[in-house]
Amino acid sequence: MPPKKTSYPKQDIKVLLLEGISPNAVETFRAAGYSNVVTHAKSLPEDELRKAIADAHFVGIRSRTQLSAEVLADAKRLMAIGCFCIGTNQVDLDAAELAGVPVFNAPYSNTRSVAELVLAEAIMLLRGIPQKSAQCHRGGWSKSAAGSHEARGKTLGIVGYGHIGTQVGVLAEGLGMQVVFHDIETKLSLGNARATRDLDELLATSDVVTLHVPETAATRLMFGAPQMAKMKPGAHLINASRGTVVDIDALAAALHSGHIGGAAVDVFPEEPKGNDDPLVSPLLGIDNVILTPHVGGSTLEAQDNIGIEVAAKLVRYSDNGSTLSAVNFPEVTLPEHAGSHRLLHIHRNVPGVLSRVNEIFGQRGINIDGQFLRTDANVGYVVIDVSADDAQATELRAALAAIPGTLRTRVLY
Ligand SMILES: NC(=O)C1=CN([C@@H]2O[C@H](COP(=O)(O)OP(=O)(O)OC[C@H]3O[C@@H](n4cnc5c(N)ncnc54)[C@H](O)[C@@H]3O)[C@@H](O)[C@H]2O)C=CC1
Ligand SMILES: O=C(O)CCC(=O)C(=O)O
Repeated sequence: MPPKKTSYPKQDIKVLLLEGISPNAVETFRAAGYSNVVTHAKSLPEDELRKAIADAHFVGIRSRTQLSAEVLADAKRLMAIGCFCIGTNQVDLDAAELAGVPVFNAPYSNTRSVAELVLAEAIMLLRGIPQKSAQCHRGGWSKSAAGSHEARGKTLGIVGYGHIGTQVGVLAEGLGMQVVFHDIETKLSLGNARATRDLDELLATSDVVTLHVPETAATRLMFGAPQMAKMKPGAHLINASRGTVVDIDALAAALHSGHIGGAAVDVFPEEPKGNDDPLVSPLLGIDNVILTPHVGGSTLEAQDNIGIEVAAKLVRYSDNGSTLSAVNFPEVTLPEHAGSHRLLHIHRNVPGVLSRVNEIFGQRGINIDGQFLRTDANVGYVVIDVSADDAQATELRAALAAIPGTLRTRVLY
């Protein structure tokens, strides 16, 4: 099939992919006709990011690149953002929405990878392997069963029972662990997992506590000295969620005091920008801590799938206008359009805009073949299919762009 005609030549649409996003993403763009794909293995320092994003139509990032309102203000041509990961906290989602820019992510593709790592870490911590390994590295030998336990029969407490938390629970039950969980939402228990009355009950009963909440205002520093004090003496803590969720100084203190028996930490309040930068953390050098460089979701399987998943969402938005599964934007699922032109109009959600949109077609006697509208508190997204010729479509777009409150317009084909 010949590539679909878009209003803007596909080869001129610049796709900027940062942070070593899988080559599968590049393949997906190229297969869809988007040949202008620029890749970087790392995140860019802010000044370079601002330059690189200035003429980009699509940008793909992972967890390191901060797309703040200020950075987005420089990205005048940006049509959509792809987070090639789950977390979207690194993007100012409201600023993106008010610039008419939907943000897409990959909500599932790396969840199994995180769950497997967490289960492995729970076993390692219960056996005291991190400190035994550290001693061996120093030429020591402490062959002893003291403080070393089977996972079977122990209690795993999961805070945040979502896509990752539930999989951790299922895997842990396979090992014979008891699973309890705490979530702010009512959740269906999988297997024999049991919701605790509250976080305190989970902390008081768990041998290993693992955190799987998103970064939000409510989860920021939700795990501090008071929560650690409520954990069973010698219990272990795993954090593969976000570095801001745990008070890292309080964790270091609880490890030094011995109240927490061991920890596995994959995410940090301040993470190095790239592989050449050093990790700075109060946890460095503590033997009973497993430190990993934010690799919970970094398996080839996960990254390959994420590359395809997010690139396909960006291509679909570019080709067809669909915003299904966007995290910050009214979601519109659109049929393929066989007629002549599809016009997109993104506007502030204020009264009267839709009637102004429709007036434009009525005044010109142009029949609307199909219209799709979704709004949220900030923004309205209306897609209009019309049988018009190229000149009419160009004129219609200009008329739509002149409506007060318009954030962005496009003609697809
Ligand atoms: N280390 C890594 O490489 C990775 C880290 N992540 C992090 O893991 C997080 C969780 O991922 P998913 O399980 O896929 O997300 P999810 O959205 O499926 O689940 C999160 C759960 O946390 C619950 N929750 C939210 N606030 C809470 C609170 N204050 N107390 C208790 N529960 C709360 C939610 O109701 C939801 O059930 C992501 O947001 C991301 O930040 C995700 C993938 C890879
Ligand atoms: O792999 C990454 O870059 C980030 C993984 C992560 O934290 C996420 O998916 O939210």
